[in-house]
Amino acid sequence: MTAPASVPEIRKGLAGVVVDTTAISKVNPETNSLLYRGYPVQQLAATKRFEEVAYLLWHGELPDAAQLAEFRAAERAGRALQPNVKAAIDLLPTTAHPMDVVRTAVSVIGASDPTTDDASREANLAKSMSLFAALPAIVAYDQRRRRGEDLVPPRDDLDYSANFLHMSFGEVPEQVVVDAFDVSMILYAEHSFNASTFTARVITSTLSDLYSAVTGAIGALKGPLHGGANEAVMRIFDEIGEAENVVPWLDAALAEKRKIMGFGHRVYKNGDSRVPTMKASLDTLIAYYDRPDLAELYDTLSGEFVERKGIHPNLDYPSGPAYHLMGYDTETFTPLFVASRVTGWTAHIIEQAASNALIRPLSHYDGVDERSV
Ligand SMILES: CC(=O)SCCNC(=O)CCNC(=O)[C@H](O)C(C)(C)COP(=O)(O)OP(=O)(O)OC[C@H]1O[C@@H](n2cnc3c(N)ncnc32)[C@H](O)[C@@H]1OP(=O)(O)O
Ligand SMILES: O=C([O-])CC(=O)C(=O)O
Repeated sequence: MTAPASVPEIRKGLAGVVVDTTAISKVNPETNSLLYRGYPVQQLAATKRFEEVAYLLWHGELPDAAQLAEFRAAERAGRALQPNVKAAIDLLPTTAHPMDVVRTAVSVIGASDPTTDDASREANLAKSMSLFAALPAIVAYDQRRRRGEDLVPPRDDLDYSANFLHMSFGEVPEQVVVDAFDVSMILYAEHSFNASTFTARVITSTLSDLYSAVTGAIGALKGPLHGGANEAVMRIFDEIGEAENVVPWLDAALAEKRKIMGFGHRVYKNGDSRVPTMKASLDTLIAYYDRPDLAELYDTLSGEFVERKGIHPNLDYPSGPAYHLMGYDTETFTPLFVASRVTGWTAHIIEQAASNALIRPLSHYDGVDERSV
């Protein structure tokens, strides 16, 4: 008789496992802080625009005036929806989830780029810019075609967020809405080794290309335990209807052991560092659109859930209703997250490529013992 093999320590879901270093962002659950390249994200959201944050994530420093002007010009030059990408989107049924459409569009861009397999830093920065610039058109056009509306061409006189809203709705909303949108883009941009970023790093570690890594990351973000939660929050709000239904709805949901989307986090256990900033933007939108009923539903659900379970809201909880108020369809929320997070993903792809080791963990076999056929 052979002695049973000892079982090594297994960290399901890699919980608590440190797999590499990164200089891009620091998530600190003890101090409830999030730094992008050393800067607190709250300060960036209060004083910078999303283009400056994208530059910071890729280059490590904030841009000076000339660098920002050059960066903005490059972004504007890549805004138009390319005919082959539009044609590919038009082939997809409107029953497809918008995340599937965005994933396919990125894949088409990759397949059409003659430099796809050039993994130099310069080539990867150029590809990152082309995705950053193209994603607003992809996300906006897909929502419009579902509504039976035509493509809206970009406007060169507008910054990133104002142009994104213009391409989505055919008009530029009041500055208060543009600002809330820009804050959401900054807050969603980067969060260390989350599941989608780790996916991008795994794909990069095989020496695959940037577009493949981003395509895989989009697939990982789609799930409701990750980015898909902003959409799921709005579906929960629709299910509950109004604040007075929260208690019976929550009683039933908890009895059924349902996960309440928009709450909980693998790293933060005492609240997500980004929530107060996004909640402040949501509050300005609630005042602007005169929707105190939504504020009441938001506060009642979070108050009840935190009191009963001690589990706090994550960024998807305030951003879901914020995108709803801006006029986005619920299924478009996670593609908006993609348009922002592409900056963090590509920063990690470039970092991984510069200091690569194939990512290949081990597993402990617990299947049938060796036997003869
Ligand atoms: C931008 C982002 O991606 S932020 C995350 C967005 N995702 C969501 O909002 C989905 C809802 N939340 C969750 O599913 C989880 O909190 C996760 C996946 C985000 C983090 O999960 P983990 O760190 O793996 O914690 P885990 O899921 O093991 O939860 C620990 C306990 O809290 C419970 N719990 C955690 N979150 C929730 C929730 N939202 N609703 C109900 N119970 C929850 C779990 O059921 C578990 O209870 P148990 O110990 O009795 O089994
Ligand atoms: O860090 C995580 O696990 C999820 C998250 O909040 C993010 O990706 O923004």
